[in-house]
Amino acid sequence: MQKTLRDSAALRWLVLILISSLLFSTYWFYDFYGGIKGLMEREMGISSEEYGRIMSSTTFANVIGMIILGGIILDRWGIRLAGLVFGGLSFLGAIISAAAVAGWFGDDKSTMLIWSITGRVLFGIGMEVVCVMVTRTIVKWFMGYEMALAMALNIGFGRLGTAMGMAVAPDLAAGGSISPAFSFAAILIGISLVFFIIYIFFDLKIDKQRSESGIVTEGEVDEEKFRFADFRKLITNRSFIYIALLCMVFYSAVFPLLAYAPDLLVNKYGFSYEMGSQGEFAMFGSAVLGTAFIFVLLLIFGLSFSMIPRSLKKNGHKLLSFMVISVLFLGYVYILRDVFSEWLVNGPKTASLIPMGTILFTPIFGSIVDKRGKAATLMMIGSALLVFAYLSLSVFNHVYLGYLGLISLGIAFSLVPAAMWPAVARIVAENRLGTAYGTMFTLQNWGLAAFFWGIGALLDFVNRHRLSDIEAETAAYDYTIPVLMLALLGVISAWLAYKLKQADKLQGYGLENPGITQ
Ligand SMILES: N[C@@H](Cc1c[nH]cn1)C(=O)NCC(=O)O
Repeated sequence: MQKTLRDSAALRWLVLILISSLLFSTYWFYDFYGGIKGLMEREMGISSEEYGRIMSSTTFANVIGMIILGGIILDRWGIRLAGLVFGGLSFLGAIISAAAVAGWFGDDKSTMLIWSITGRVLFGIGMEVVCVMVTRTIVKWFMGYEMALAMALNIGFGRLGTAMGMAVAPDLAAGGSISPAFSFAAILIGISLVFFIIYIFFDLKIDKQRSESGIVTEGEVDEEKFRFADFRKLITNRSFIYIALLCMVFYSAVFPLLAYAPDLLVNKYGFSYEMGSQGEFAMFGSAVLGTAFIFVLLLIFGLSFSMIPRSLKKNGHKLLSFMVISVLFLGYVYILRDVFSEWLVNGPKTASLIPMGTILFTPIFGSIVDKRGKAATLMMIGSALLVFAYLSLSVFNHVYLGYLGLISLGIAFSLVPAAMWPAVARIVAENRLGTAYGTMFTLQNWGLAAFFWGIGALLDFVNRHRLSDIEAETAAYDYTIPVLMLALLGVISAWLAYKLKQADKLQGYGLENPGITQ
């Protein structure tokens, strides 16, 4: 068979970087608000409920089926046109939001609020369809190659965007205005659209090669098109119902919390929005140097280990590797203790470590699911960890329990997606995956709409007697009840994961068996 562009590994990975940049920038825009919630409230004069309304508005068009409609349009128009239109829509939404907070439409509170919401609604439609489009593009280039790894790395780009957005936004707004943080995030989407335009040339070329060699092109793959009969079949499948509900409830407990986590740390534990005296640039430099140093040490360790004769390393090598990596990690923490000590009292920077950690742990858990199975059980464990995380962050008041809660949240946020997304591929036939993901993202947006807004509204309600003191910065928000409400979502998630396990036993998809992504 004639070779095409996708047969070159270098080109495949280049394509992944080009299209994943859209995920990086859109996740950045989706989540950077969390890092400047307090600043937004002060500058725009909005309440927590109004902040929640802005965040929730990202989902407004999606709750009434925009993602499914976007998926149908993607089927009809193909990756190139749909990518440009929906990527362009997310860019337009981001520009409108940036213009709104810069006061272009007017600097009174209600004008800023209305235009911020309008921007987020448009951004939200574009972003979710872009996610479906990027997944479809990965399948096009990586099917039969490193598809699971490519998907994990792709999500990793998104999480990096979330982490950096949350961590860097307060620095961008450090001059006393939130506007630069918005403009920067919008420009990032513009840059990633340029990368997407570069990708279009590869897409045109591969389609030409495929049609010349008799392979059907994307627009001709009729079985991949959305059909209502498939949709009906999907929503009457018990295992799919449980996993889709789990997706809605689990993500409702996680994504909205990210939008409030920095503020929670600032209000509950007295963390700060500003960096300490050491200077951010110096700290960033030492973090980068320290990371490079640890990579060099790992490389030296790897090289010297490969020189040890086989017979010697046969038995003890796992233990030895574990010990060496642990020592290196502790050394890293020791070297960077100043950086950590400054970061771990800064709300946005500490909260950003949650998505940052998932970049490493999601692929690790993914490969455990591949090798050992137990996907439904791992989803139950991940959901139970959520309950622990939110109890630690609500009813207890010790900062170390708070850190432990954040770590548990990070593990849950890695464990459940790593087990959930490949499990969908087990339950649903490959050519119906687009419909399945579109349906799950729509349900997910229902939950997000309720909880992005609900946390803010509840926060204002339970703190209603001291809102003026909070505004005057003489009192702090009490987050106990809103976070406890999320712990309840963790309990429901664990129950849904258990029901999924039972349904799978009946229907025989083998979610508990290894090789789930094959
Ligand atoms: N709906 C998508 C994209 C997204 C990210 N934040 C809000 N929506 C999704 O949930 N992707 C899976 C993931 O784990 O990021």
